[in-house]
Amino acid sequence: MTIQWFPGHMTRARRQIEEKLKLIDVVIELLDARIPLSSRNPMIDEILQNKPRLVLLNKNDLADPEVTAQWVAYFAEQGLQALPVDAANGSQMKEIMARCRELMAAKFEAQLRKGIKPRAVRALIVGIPNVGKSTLINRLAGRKIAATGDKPGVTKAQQWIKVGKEMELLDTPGILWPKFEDQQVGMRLAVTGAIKEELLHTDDIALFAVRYLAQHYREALKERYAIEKLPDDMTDTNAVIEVMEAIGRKRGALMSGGRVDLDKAALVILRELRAGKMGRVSLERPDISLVD
Ligand SMILES: Nc1nc2c(ncn2[C@@H]2O[C@H](COP(=O)(O)OP(=O)(O)OP(=O)(O)O)[C@@H](O)[C@H]2O)c(=O)[nH]1
Repeated sequence: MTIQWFPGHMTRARRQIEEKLKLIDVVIELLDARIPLSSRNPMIDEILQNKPRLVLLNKNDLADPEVTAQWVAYFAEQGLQALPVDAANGSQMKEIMARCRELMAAKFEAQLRKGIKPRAVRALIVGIPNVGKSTLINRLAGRKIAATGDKPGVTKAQQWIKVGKEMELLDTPGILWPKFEDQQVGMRLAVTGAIKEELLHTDDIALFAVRYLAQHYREALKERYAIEKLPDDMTDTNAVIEVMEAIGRKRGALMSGGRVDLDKAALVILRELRAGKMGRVSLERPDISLVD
């Protein structure tokens, strides 16, 4: 699934999107609602220039609704409309179409005044790998167009897909690189599964996740693993490891001598978190994301 991004790839990805921008009216920027900044391309404003843009906070079914509301406000402050969606479930497709149309309303009205009948809004979806681009394209199209899952960057001739009467979508999304320049961002991307675990150590990723959960979703963590008391100070790595060991014991992640297999425990924790078993969890908050 994961593309190894090198400067050449980034330049090519950027050029491909810039070429597509010439064909379209509106960009749909797809972000992961659990980590809107970490799942964002660092050069996005520069790449998209001033194209009208709708931000979709995808996988909202897995994100904390309160935090997502804060993110919507955060983007609004920057003059961007952000809509929380669940592309896999597909219930908000009409809303997405309406928002794209709205972004073009002024232009279309001006055209109407000149007697030009507005045509369908042409849109392009962009986002980092695994954020749900293909899923969204298929949902908007109402049929299977793009291959979803672990095949990024498969190039083929692009085509317009009709989305209702008033919208057309490019069938190949723009794939952008994430922001992996700092370790916290890398960890968040790894926790959500946006980058491959092997790029970092699984136990480090789980350690990061458990520490975050203990800080922000304490009760959910205790309840999920029937932990009676969590250490107060989770900045101490040993304390986090003890919690991971307790979880490992609960889930039978043991080595032959009966000791906890931390790697296995780490995988269990990540799998359950990604599947939403810990409830709806956001791993980044607008108020603290830049310092935490
Ligand atoms: N829970 C949840 N999962 C989603 C949602 N949207 C997509 N997914 C899942 O996320 C994974 C990646 O989705 P894709 O549509 O393949 O993502 P992509 O951005 O096209 O990925 P690349 O092809 O790697 O660029 C799949 O397992 C989807 O089922 C959503 O709204 N909620």
